[in-house]
Amino acid sequence: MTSAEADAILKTAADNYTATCYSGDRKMPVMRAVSTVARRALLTPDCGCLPQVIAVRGISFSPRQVVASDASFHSVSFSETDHPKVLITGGLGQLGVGLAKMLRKRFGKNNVILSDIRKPASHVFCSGPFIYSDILDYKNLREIVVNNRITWLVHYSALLSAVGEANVPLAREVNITGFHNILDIAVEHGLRLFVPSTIGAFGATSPRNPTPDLCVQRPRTIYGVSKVHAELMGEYYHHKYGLDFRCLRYPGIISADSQPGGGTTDYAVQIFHDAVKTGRFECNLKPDTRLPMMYIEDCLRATLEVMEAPADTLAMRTYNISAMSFTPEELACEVQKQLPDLQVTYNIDPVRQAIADSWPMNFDDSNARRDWGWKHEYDLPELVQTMLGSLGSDSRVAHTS
Ligand SMILES: NC(=O)c1ccc[n+]([C@@H]2O[C@H](COP(=O)([O-])OP(=O)(O)OC[C@H]3O[C@@H](n4cnc5c(N)ncnc54)[C@H](O)[C@@H]3O)[C@@H](O)[C@H]2O)c1
Ligand SMILES: C[C@@H](O)[C@H](N)C(=O)O
Repeated sequence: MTSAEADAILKTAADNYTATCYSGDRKMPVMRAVSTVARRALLTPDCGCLPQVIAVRGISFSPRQVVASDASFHSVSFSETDHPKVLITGGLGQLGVGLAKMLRKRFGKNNVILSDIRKPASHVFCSGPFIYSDILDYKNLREIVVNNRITWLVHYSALLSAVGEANVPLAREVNITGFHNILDIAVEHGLRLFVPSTIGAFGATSPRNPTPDLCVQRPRTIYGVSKVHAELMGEYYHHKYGLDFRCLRYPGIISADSQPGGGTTDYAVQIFHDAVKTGRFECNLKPDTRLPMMYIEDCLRATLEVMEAPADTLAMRTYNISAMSFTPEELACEVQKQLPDLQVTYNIDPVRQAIADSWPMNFDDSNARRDWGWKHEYDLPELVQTMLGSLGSDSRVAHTS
């Protein structure tokens, strides 16, 4: 039997099986499809005799093989195309637009689709493909993945730490139920899945200075709990079904042209805007609260690097990444080197302060550095110079009062 004939037989069988499984609204991700074992069996005559006839439903397979064969029926495998076809969920937040810009430079404008439930600004809408996608709508997600032949999924949708505490039911829905949809879609269609985790996945009982990759994780926010859940489910699906799950624990991310979405580390972005606009900044964390932070360019580059890393270099599937660590007081001092008139006051938000007090102070990212060559480029002085440069020295006001 030729390879094409074997594929045709298996495709028909898989289509029939898929039709049965998908007759309802809900999906049965790992039940359907034909394994590569079956394909090999059709192509390889047993003891030189006729090929075995295999009843597809009766095939015994490992879900790992299901994922591989499933991918070849439903999505573009990497051998078929030069570039991945990327979908970014929650793409209109602080990080998604910057990631899309970087990935489009590398893979081509039309190979990267931004999605969100919000309305994009016109410059974002005009800069490349944008599509509405609510991660709570499984069928909509599946349609997007199938119609656009998606091969990489970057899952950015989430409610962050502070907004999550303000609306726990919604955070649970988006961060956990929504993530389950993402997981199922990724397994069904053989996608490479990137999910960011966070310093918030650790808690007060974790070692805080430094925090290694593997240690006690008992966060006390719904955000942290949902991220530990995502780390564990992604790794479990990787080991059980062969899902190509990749996860980085980001520190607090600092960016000039996108606003943070309601986290505990937001102060470190706001200080730059207020310093430039008004020369005054009121900080909602105590002056000596030390947290790991990173400039957005390092964060997005790390994301691309881990997505492109050969699978055999990834001894783990969830890595800490780190760049710098500072307190509000240290950040203010560095900004004041450029803007000496900046006035900083403190008005502590007890919710954010309690969260920050339970998070890592320094992050140990030695595994990422060893396994796939992670290296940050921005420390505190470069961060401050770059942020103030981006926000425009011309727009700085003289602050004398
Ligand atoms: N920004 C950081 O400092 C930081 C640090 C660590 C980890 N992360 C993680 O990186 C990811 C992106 O972070 P961000 O800062 O861009 O977040 P953000 O809060 O700025 O953006 C999240 C986006 O998710 C969207 N969203 C909410 N509900 C949705 C739904 N039902 N369907 C689809 N989209 C929905 C929102 O509209 C929003 O645009 C998140 O998973 C976050 O946990 C961010
Ligand atoms: C640290 C990160 O996950 C996010 N910026 C937050 O503060 O919630």
